[in-house]
Amino acid sequence: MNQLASSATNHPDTANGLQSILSGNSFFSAGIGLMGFGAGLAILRRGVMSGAGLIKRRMLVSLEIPSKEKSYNAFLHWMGTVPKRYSNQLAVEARGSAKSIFHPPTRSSKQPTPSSLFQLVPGPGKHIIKYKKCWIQVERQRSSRLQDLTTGTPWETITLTTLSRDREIFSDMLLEAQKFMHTAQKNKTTIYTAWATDWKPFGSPRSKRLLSSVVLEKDVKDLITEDVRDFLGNYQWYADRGIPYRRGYLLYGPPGSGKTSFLYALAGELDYDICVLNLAERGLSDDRLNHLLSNVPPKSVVLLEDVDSAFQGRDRSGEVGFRANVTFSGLLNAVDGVTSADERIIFMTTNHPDILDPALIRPGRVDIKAYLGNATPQQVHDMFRRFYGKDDPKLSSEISEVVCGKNTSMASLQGLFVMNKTSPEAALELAKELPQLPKSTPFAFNSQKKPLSV
Ligand SMILES: Nc1ncnc2c1ncn2[C@@H]1O[C@H](COP(=O)(O)OP(=O)(O)OP(=O)(O)O)[C@@H](O)[C@H]1O
Repeated sequence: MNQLASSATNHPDTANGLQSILSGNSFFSAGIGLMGFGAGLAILRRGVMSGAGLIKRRMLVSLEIPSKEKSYNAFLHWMGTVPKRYSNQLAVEARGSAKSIFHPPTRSSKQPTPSSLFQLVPGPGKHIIKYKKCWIQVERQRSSRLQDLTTGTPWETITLTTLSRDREIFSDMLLEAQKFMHTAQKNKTTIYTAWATDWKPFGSPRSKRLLSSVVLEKDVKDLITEDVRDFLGNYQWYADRGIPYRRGYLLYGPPGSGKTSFLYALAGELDYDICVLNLAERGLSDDRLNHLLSNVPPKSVVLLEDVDSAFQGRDRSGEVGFRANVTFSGLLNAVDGVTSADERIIFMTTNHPDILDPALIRPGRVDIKAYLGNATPQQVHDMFRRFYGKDDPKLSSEISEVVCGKNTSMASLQGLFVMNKTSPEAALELAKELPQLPKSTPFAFNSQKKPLSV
């Protein structure tokens, strides 16, 4: 460039000629003008952008809710109910999804209506809602790269943006979304299952089961229910005495005696949820087990189903029956060790109390052992009344004589009545065809072999 410039000045005629060409060239001067204009616009745009950014930072406030947050679903569905909402991206949630807790299908509808099968929630994109006189931009973003490895769904984030002066509105919204969720789950029991080291709802929350629908020997049901209530009402008593705030129960007995149903109904009665853990689950390790039992969702009881399936005595069962990497000492520590969390209720169930290691069911790990056996005459009468809505001492005694004589399970008795909904007489005839089962009795946890032992 310098070379070019110097050669021109050495020859004055050339310089003048270049100038006259350029100044007389309208295209060139227009080009220069446009360049200047463009530069000016660019500077102006940069100025506006940085000014807007400054205003945005000073005047607006944002709140991010990642989908891994427990409140994410609640907020998303609550937002779907905000009347003043302006969305043009909606998403459909099938009713069966974990998220459809907020609008359960209406049981009364014979033919499911579209709204009872699906619901519309704000889809990915920007939405504007007006809440308590404040305008809020809600942006739902779905990650295109990262996904939740346990469910395969992409991670999402909801970003709320409003004026700085209205920042308090966020806590009001979250509180209302929380209340909305609790109302939606009011008569529901959420079943959690373990996903990696976290508990996630399995399907949508289920209707509670009435405690009265599980027909047990009266003392068993009442004692356990009252014991759990007493435990839940005495946190301070435990704290004052430095006793770990934990309670363990073992429900044992033959298959189909109501162990799982009773716990499910009891959880509903107490307005608690259930965390189900299968100790024989593939890939379960001591660390995962310890983490899971130390991080139980609030107001939940832990159910270790078929606790005998993972161990037979201290040794692991055969390769076929045992795939987890949980060691026996890992289980003992997780249930009662120094790292295990306070404020926890564990129910264990088994059909084989005889093979359980005494260390696992000693007091402090299992405080009450309850036997739920096959049908007794009292249970047959109670179940008869529940199913047929009447008392018929003669007929229910005849059924009881057959059923109890065959050591029939309560599950089979239920099946008998379900198959003969309108005719107990037919149920009696069918009962005579039931197989003869071996007699089942309470395990000798205590010398008197009582159904309940501590
Ligand atoms: N005592 C009972 N009262 C009412 N229904 C019962 C009772 N016992 C069993 N049932 C019915 O039988 C079915 C199986 O019950 P449940 O799963 O609770 O038995 P379980 O003892 O947990 O069986 P398993 O030991 O095989 O797991 C359920 O449909 C339940 O409604």
